[in-house]
Amino acid sequence: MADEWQEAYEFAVEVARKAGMVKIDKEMKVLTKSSTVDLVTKTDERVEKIIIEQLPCTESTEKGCELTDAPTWIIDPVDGTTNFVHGFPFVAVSIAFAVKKELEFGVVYSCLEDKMYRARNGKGAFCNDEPISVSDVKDITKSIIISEHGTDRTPAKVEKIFSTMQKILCIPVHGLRGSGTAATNMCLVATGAVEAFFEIGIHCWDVAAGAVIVREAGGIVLDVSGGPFDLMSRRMLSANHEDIAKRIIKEIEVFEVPRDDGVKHLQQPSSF
Ligand SMILES: Nc1ncnc2c1ncn2[C@@H]1O[C@H](CO)[C@@H](O)[C@H]1OP(=O)(O)O
Ligand SMILES: [Mg+2]
Repeated sequence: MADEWQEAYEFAVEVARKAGMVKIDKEMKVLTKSSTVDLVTKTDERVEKIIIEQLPCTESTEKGCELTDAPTWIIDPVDGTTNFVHGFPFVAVSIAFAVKKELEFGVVYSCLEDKMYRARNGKGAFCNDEPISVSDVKDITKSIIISEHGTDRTPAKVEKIFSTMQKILCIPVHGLRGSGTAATNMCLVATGAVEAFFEIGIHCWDVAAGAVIVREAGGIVLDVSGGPFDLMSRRMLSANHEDIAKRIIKEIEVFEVPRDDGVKHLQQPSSF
């Protein structure tokens, strides 16, 4: 078949745009997920319902995140829920599609900026229909790096996160940033606004679409150890260039998080 998934790709763009319209919820009710700082709103649930109803599926599973060979939608209806609750203006809809466990395309709609990012394997990455590409900076001292604080407030983990950030800041780099949405952070790598984004604790739905967008924009997506990216591992480093990635990896203090697929102990290979 010539272009088997093109229609699904175009459809995902339309669904993301439609879902992004549901951004002001007058009766916004804030609920919590894993802890008091891990937020979810009625809007998350409503947008999820809109997306699932429109996509040509199938079935939605509550069983967790096992990735099979079947064509699979990987959706985050509101990425940046904490931002959304506080009115901090970065909120995205993230829709990815995988076939045989390989990501085929990704769509990230940064709704408050009205920026539609999309990419399909081998077909380039775009923002509002303009081609995008990563930065050509290879010198870390001329870079901006993104990381996030996550939702775990265990002091030992927070210490590692801040220690990593301190070491990277003092390399030195031009700046450290964070938009509060992993999907948008990856698009910032893809457009060349920053050189890299890494985080431990993200979920597969936060980064699946962004991974295709970064790769198609000429960047790389890796495990935080430098090994191959594993969508279910909850660890991700995206960068414009291997030199930047290698330098950051030297400083990352890794901590354990349970995988999205519940698999217990998978060795994280390092290639750098
Ligand atoms: N437990 C976790 N630790 C770190 N980041 C998480 C996380 N759970 C979700 N994230 C995502 O990481 C970014 C901020 O750290 C957001 O994209 C957030 O997605 P969310 O807004 O959909 O929850
Ligand atoms: Mg998310």
